[in-house]
Amino acid sequence: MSRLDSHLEAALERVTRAGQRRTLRATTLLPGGRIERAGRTMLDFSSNDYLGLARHPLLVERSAKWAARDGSGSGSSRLVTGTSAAHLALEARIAEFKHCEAALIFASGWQANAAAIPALLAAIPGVAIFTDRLIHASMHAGIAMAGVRQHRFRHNDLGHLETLLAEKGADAPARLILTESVFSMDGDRADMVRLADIAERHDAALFVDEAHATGVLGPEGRGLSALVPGKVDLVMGTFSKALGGFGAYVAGSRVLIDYLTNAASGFIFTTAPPPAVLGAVDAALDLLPGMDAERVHLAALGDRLRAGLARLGLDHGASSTQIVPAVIGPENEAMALSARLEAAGFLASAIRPPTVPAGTSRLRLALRAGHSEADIDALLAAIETHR
Ligand SMILES: Cc1ncc(COP(=O)(O)O)c(C=O)c1O
Repeated sequence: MSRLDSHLEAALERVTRAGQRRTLRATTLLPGGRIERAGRTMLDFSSNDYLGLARHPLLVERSAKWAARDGSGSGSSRLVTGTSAAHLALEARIAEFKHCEAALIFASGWQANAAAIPALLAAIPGVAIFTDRLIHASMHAGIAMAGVRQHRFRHNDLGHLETLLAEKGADAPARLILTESVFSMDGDRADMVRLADIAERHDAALFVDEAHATGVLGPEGRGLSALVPGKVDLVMGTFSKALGGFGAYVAGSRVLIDYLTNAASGFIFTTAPPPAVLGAVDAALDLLPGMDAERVHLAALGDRLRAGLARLGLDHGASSTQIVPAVIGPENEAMALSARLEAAGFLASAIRPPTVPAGTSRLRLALRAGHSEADIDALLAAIETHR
């Protein structure tokens, strides 16, 4: 027993008493919108492999090929010896994909936000920051590291953002707005055109997390920032969701990327992503432009699921993407429904506080291109039976 254990057991006991104790369960992603857990194949409505790329032969093959060619590890951090020609080539590809001057690869989306945000804030003393109430935990981590107070606007309420910019931002030396283009737990979108206009009128910089839009939305899957070319100052996105791999990017101006290379702790003091990871991303970038059929299919599945949930009298909020919440309300009811669905062969994870606001516990239903219309109908029938 370690000297820490008695403290940790007490802390865990508090988590257990709050009904929030979690455990890890071995699960394998399968093609065709399926997943395997405890020897059972189930329909998967919980993972973020939206385009089915995590099991795509081209990604698996290139990942293996680059590992065989360049090794399993990168040897060091990027600024020491860890930068390979493949890193630089991939960053150039990502910059082109996002129509930005430059891009930088990070080890994960969490790390990109937690590293880029405090670096940015350190460069602009006194900057006033404005955040959507529902931004991801990794952005909060970055802001907390910087110790900067945030002005939070009501979710997707851009009128409220404008009011706050006028009230709290006018006298600041600079303003920065942070939001997501697709919200991870609600599947709704930020109005990028209006956001860009507000940023311009208030002389505010714009930071947009495209974790759930990259690959799925916008022309050729370039994300929703592609709808306002040149208007987003920093675009962040992940390779871990629709791109079927691992890691993340930040894209923007050449100066931004040079600055982050020199100032972002979570970039500087960590080992460079290894060849296998880079190979998978490279293959995904080859495939994305040709995946309009999958994107259209996902959109149609989303419409079908939302219409079905509405028929069942379940609120799906403002979802308009491949992420569809079925809001249940009380935490225990959402948990119990999720468990009954799992027993019936449907993996539909319940999301509860603190991840979502109290009283809005939900099934977060994530669609995959491998799902068929019949899969959606089967899920809806199961929800109707088991709720
Ligand atoms: C909006 C958002 N940003 C960032 C992340 C973190 O990305 P990653 O899973 O690559 O660390 C996530 C994933 O959970 C997310 O939903």
